[in-house]
Amino acid sequence: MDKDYLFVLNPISGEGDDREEVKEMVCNSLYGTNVEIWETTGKDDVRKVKEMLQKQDWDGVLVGGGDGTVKMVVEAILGMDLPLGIIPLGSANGLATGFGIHGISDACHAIKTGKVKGVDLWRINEEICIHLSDFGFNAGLVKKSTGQAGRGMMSYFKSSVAQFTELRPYQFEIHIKGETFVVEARMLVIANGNKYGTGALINPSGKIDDGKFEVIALNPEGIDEIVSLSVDLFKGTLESNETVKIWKAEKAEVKNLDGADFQIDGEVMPQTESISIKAEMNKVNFFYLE
Ligand SMILES: Nc1ncnc2c1ncn2[C@@H]1O[C@H](COP(=O)(O)OP(=O)(O)OP(=O)(O)O)[C@@H](O)[C@H]1O
Repeated sequence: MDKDYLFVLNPISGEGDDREEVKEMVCNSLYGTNVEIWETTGKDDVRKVKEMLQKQDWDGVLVGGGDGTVKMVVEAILGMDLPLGIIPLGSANGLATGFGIHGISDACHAIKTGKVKGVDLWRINEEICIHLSDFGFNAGLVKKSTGQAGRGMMSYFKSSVAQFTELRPYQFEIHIKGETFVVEARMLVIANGNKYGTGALINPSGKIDDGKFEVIALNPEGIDEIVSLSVDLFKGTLESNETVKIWKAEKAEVKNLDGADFQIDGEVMPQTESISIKAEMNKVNFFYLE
């Protein structure tokens, strides 16, 4: 029997891959399935996707975009038993990378193979977090590159040069398992996934389906510590770095005492004084490649 997939496509995300080519590639690769394409508008898209989903019975949803688009679609399908296939069209595509998907053909292959992985979702205040959120350095970087005229990795690169000159520590108060810690960190990460789209292994022991997340405080000082931390990030040996502290938890609260920037799954959040992180009852099934 033919399957019916709703393909939610962000027309502007990432490096600007030609969307007509993308549509053709996806429809050709998934020949024999019905793919209905709907383009995001950037406004009120969660409600619009929900409406599309109620129009008929679907067998799954495909998302063409970056992590922000995936997050938007996850909010729309919460509570529905629909598998989700990521077609990576963002700048960094951290989520897709975590599912072994490095391009459009990988994505179509994963969808055709039909293997899915159930992923824990986390509620951070009112927002859903699927993969990674952070305060400080990286959030400032996302904020700067979002403000740039262009999109994509080049815009990240230009912003990272500017962001390094502003690298500074922030104080955070962390409540975890009945204990309170005040830490200084240049970056504080709340991690469900383990890898940024750039390849940096921020959470080597993190699993997306173990009912737990990690809070990771990174505080390198001076060029030597930054270089040694970068090496550990790419080798996946962060746990042994002296400038890093890691907690594993099922719920936590964090107070952002110095007003550091904050982002969730690549989306910059408004000024955030404190967050509470807890499990969202739903899981979402993503198509993946082994
Ligand atoms: N038609 C549209 N016009 C303008 N903005 C849009 C449109 N559709 C979606 N958006 C915006 O796109 C953003 C999501 O982009 P997404 O995060 O998926 O890609 P990216 O930022 O290019 O990649 P990455 O997250 O990998 O850096 C949201 O802020 C959303 O409001």
